[in-house]
Amino acid sequence: MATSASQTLRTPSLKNPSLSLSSKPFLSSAFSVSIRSRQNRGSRPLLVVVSAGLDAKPTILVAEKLGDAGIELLKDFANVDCSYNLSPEELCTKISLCDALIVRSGTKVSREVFESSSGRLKVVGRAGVGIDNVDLAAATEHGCLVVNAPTANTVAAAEHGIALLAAMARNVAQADASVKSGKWQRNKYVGVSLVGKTLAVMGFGKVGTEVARRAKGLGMHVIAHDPYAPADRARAIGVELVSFDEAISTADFISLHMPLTPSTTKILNDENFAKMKKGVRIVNVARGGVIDEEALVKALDAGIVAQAALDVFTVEPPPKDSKLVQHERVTVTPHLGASTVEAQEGVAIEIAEAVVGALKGELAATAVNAPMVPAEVLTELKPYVVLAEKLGRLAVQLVAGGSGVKSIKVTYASARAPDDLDTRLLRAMITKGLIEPISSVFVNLVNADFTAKQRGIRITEERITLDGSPESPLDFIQVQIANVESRFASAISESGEITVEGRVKDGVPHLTKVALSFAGRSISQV
Ligand SMILES: NC(=O)c1ccc[n+]([C@@H]2O[C@H](COP(=O)([O-])OP(=O)(O)OC[C@H]3O[C@@H](n4cnc5c(N)ncnc54)[C@H](O)[C@@H]3O)[C@@H](O)[C@H]2O)c1
Ligand SMILES: O=C(O)[C@H](O)COP(=O)(O)O
Repeated sequence: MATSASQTLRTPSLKNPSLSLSSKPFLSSAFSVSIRSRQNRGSRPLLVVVSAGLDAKPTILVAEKLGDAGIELLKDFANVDCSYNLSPEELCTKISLCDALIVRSGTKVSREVFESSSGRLKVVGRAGVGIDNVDLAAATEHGCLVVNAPTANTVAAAEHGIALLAAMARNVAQADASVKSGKWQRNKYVGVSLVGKTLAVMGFGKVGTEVARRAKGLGMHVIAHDPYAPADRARAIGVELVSFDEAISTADFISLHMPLTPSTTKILNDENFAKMKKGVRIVNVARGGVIDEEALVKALDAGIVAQAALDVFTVEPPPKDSKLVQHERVTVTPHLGASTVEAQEGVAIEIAEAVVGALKGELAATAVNAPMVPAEVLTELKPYVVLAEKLGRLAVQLVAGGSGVKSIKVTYASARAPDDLDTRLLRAMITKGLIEPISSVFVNLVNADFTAKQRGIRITEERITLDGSPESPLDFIQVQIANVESRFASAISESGEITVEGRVKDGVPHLTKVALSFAGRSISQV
């Protein structure tokens, strides 16, 4: 083992970036930004910029209503076709004449859309956060960049959550319908007060934080559950981070703000409704899929849940005869969380800038995928890319709630000279593994550093240069999370360090070390 060098990751400059908008099929759905082959290594940057290659003005199809400011920005750069309410067939016909497409959540951008574009479609812009209506795998395979607008509707979603909370507590929707039908039922619609009640915010991210802040202003006692949120951010606004069970069992009101991921799907189910206080009230402006809707109907009928207010549904629009929608004690809105004039204007500008930038060949900080990695680079790095993501995922799964993940150290041991091995793809994959399981963000080579920085995660990288043959790019990769509590050290109150390490043998990634070290003592080591 020879030298060791350490450096702190800084977000790379996004000026004059080098994003290749290749129309070739992707080898990996995870990352798809072109990387120069090793022969070209000397001429940085590693990300290759190839302009969109558009000879004439590009054409952008806006398939759902977008704020005027965004349309004006688009028109400065491209021909803009605003065609709303297209049938799937009409969309497929039009798309072959378009370089970019902008949608909200109401348009399904299916595999057929990408296939029909015959390689002309280079960017899909989702004017909002969720991209569940875009077939990302198909986009990636067709070399189409997908960008979204993750921040401009945060406040709107939080305000809608608060609107539903208050409307539910005071039966506003039911009473309105009653008066309009000619009745005057003052005793029937006696509500409950918010002041002094406990609100559990489930998911303390962008929207959850804003809801908590507003609920405090209404005099509520606010607790939150988010295994990955930093405790100091919660403390700063007077919110206590608690366990899932404590949150749902002590709350008078529960407001959902976590992303829909495999681990949050139907997280409110029969088992968890049974743990709640009788008479609890639930608000959901996140995603319909986080609630088992059948279980919610049962909990409403059993009186466990007194009321629910829902903006989102597992299937949208929900069936007309949905028992949940028709339930007397349920207030519903048609996915209006982002629908304010201000948010739509902000989203329109955010998405227009991202789409125009991408068409110009600039790196998009809100990209959710990116074009292909050349075969020769990917072939060599492929098992390490898989290893890197798995190490990130494992490390974050070992973290207990409370203190949050802030400081990551990545060590690469290699016999290659530091200049001979660009670790950005690996670092991005570790970041992807760390962040994706705990958020609604899609992390890729383009946005990994940006996303880590935005979440207050500091990543330092260290290179250990080994003696020996530089044939293989790496000997091992080690990921260390400092100052965290581990799920497996519940008897220990101090925070400590979690270390995971892996190697690639015969092209297959292997986990070679898991170590938990607290207050200088090693708690467990594999
Ligand atoms: N109704 C609407 O119109 C509307 C508008 C905007 C956002 N949304 C939805 O709201 C949700 C939150 O959006 P955001 O922008 O705040 O996202 P975000 O990524 O900023 O926050 C999500 C938070 O959830 C946390 N989390 C992850 N897994 C969790 C778990 N198992 N338990 C508790 N917390 C967990 C993450 O740590 C993160 O802090 C998303 O589902 C988004 O799609 C809906
Ligand atoms: O994901 C989002 O941003 C929200 O759910 C809002 O979606 P919309 O802009 O399609 O209403």
